[in-house]
Amino acid sequence: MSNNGIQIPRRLPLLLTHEGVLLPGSTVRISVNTPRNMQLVKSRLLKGTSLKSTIIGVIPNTRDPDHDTDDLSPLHRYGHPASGVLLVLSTCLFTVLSIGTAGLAVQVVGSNWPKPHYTLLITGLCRFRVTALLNERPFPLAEVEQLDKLEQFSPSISLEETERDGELGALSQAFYTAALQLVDMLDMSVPVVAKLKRLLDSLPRETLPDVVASMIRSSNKEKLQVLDAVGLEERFRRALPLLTRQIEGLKLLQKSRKPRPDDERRVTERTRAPSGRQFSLDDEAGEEDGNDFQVLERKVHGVNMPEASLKVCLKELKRLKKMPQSMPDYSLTINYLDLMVELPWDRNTKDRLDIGAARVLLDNDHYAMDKLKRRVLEYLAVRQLKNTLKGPILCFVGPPGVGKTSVGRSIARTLGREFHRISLGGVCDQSDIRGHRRTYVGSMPGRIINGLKTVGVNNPVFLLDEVDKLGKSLQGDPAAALLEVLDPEQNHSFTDHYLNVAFDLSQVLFIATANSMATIPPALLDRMELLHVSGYTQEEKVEIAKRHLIPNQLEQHGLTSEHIQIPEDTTLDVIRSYTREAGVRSLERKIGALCRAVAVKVAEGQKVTEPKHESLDGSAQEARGQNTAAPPERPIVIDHVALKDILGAPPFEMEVSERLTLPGVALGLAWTPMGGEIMYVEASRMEGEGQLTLTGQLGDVMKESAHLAISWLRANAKNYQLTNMVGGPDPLDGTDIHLHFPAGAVTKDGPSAGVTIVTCLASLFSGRLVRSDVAMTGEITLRGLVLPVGGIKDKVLAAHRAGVKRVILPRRNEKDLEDIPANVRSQLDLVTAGNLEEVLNAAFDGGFARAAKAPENPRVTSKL
Ligand SMILES: Nc1ncnc2c1ncn2[C@@H]1O[C@H](COP(=O)(O)OP(=O)(O)OP(=O)(O)O)[C@@H](O)[C@H]1O
Repeated sequence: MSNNGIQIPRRLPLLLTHEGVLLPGSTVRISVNTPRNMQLVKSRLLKGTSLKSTIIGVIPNTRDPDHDTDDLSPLHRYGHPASGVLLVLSTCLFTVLSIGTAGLAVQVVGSNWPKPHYTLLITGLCRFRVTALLNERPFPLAEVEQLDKLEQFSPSISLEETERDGELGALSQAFYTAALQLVDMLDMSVPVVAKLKRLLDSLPRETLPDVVASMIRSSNKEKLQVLDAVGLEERFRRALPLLTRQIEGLKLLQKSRKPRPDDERRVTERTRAPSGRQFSLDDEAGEEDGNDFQVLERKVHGVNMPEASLKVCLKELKRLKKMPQSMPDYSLTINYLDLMVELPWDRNTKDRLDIGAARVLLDNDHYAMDKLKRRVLEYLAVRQLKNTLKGPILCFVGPPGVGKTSVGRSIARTLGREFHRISLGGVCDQSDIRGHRRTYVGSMPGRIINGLKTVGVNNPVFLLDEVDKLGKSLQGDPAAALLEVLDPEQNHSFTDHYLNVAFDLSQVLFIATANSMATIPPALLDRMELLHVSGYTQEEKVEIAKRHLIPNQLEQHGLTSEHIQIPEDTTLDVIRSYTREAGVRSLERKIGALCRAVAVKVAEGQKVTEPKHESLDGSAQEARGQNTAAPPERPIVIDHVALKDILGAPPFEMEVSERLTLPGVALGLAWTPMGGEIMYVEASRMEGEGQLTLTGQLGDVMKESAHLAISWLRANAKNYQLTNMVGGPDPLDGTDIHLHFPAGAVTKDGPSAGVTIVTCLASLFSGRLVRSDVAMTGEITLRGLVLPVGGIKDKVLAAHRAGVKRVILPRRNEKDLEDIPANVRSQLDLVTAGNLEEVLNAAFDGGFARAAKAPENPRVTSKL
């Protein structure tokens, strides 16, 4: 490379860098982050348009005085003239002549994240000496003298000079020969080596010391010595030993290693790095990050990953080797490789497949849930017989707090596998599942890969919690990403965007949970086997509390049964009056509240009795004085009074019958993702023009049910002797009707309130009271038929919880009654109805319709 024709400006802005030494003829990447250097880049390189404005002076190994409070670097102590610049800048006196390299900024790359930062690519042109410092701020500006004279670089002159000066000629010849020898030892197929060989042939010999010293392994101090050598002879003298040492080192390396085909290439590739990091030809000890590389490299080779992944890792390792540390990509690549070596490509746990033990474990962990446990055992049994079972993915659907998540955990324990829960509620970005591409800032792998990294084995149990609450957004549909994860035919080559190589998920056991299947995307639903878990009966809840919740809570609060006792009827009281839920979560919380209250008492008692080491006897009480609390008698039994003291007044005491004291009120049953619920329907009428007003946040289907109900009643008004307010035959004549569904803030929809609306309106128009202990559900048709509805078990359990005695259900739902626990069935009068007449007969005391005149058994079916 010749700078023939380029005369550097007399005034040069100075870039002070400690990132390496720029020698004429070499190219270095320098990161810019000190204030002075930033200023220089902004006002000279980014604004200037002429070629001259891109020439700057690079003074090596000098730190920004603003930030430099350390001792001078060793180089300064060795007395390198560059120290003069430091002195100059801090004292504003210019006394020392410093040598630097004038360089051409060929590229400026900037980023603002995480903080403003530039990287310069600078090609060294020639040496200069600072003759006067003109400015210190905003960046140093100096008057300079060009040292490498232009004519010195002309090949013809250099030839003459070589001939003239025998010693210089000999030196340059020796240097040239050594450089050739070095190139011969390297792999010519590597582009940088080929380029070096070309340069050796084409460059004037005078430039060789600089060019070669910048490419071979040499410390900054050695490079500075070459830079300081203004005289050509001196420069050859200083550079030659470096070159010889390099050759010797390479020889030694080749001898000491088993010859491997990629050896030379690997070694050589480091020479390619034209950056501030100055990689060397010798890759043995001594380099700052050498160890990191080697550790990472060893790890990559040590992990038994598929060939494709290994290839990617090796490629990334290569990239890393030639990357300057200051590049943002550097740490990203390190993170990526770290993840790759940490992933459990071949680590797994051995399955414990013992159905007997599994049954015991599942029974011990969970009370009831027989259907679910049976299916899980079947699943495990098949797995025992055929280890490579593909699918199905089990999905537990049911109200909150019924133990779906904890069954998942039990399955993992039964199998002896690791357990990992991935909560999908509210996830609306598909990169949450699949990760971000590495090109994005802040990219990371998705939850599946992260989960695998966390558990450290490739066959864990993954619980995909709340699949029904997946969202959708502009960032894509996470459900679509899950399709691939859950499909046994595809998931052996699941590709996370961040990883960008396939990972085999076929050994992972996926279990999903959901509160409602209505909102699970259909394609996802298709891949899963649904197992419904409905709410518990009161008796089951009492058992669960006794066997699991109370012991768990006692343990969590540091109590034992010596401290507290919660009798069964108290538990029942809590269930009836303090909770209204399908699951047992708030029951667990209430028991927790009881435990906390007792813990306070126990702790108080302990504190007082501690000094005397006596607990409950009378003498201790005397010794405590008057202000201290009396120690609790143990165990503290939580009776009804204590319960009220601790939990306050029961929130659910209102009896159903209290609400049904006026005509025009009926009790319906609704299904929500939280389980079954009772639902009141209220109606009133007033003078008007036959308008129907509906309130209570109703959906379209429910509004239509209301219209159906009114039409049917109007059509049958004569049969049932329904009248308007003044006794006319059309109930709507001169009358406005208002139907309201309390809990007005909750949106309601669905056809199953049809029968309830009819009953409520029949009560309003007839002026008769609906039985106070009856609840109902069923869809209606215009002709008065009652159609089946869903969620029967949950609805019946809700009615039972609310103290209802009779439940009216569609006849075609009879088959669902089998699911209802026997004790609930025996306590309820379950009436099935095929048409509305049967419903009304069952809902009113003494029957409805013509039966008002001649009372019949309400359950006798109509002849209609
Ligand atoms: N049959 C049961 N036997 C013993 N404990 C139970 C049973 N059912 C629920 N539990 C307990 O109830 C608590 C709540 O259960 P869990 O968190 O598994 O509910 P969930 O159905 O997953 O709810 P969500 O849908 O809100 O996630 C847990 O502490 C669990 O141990």
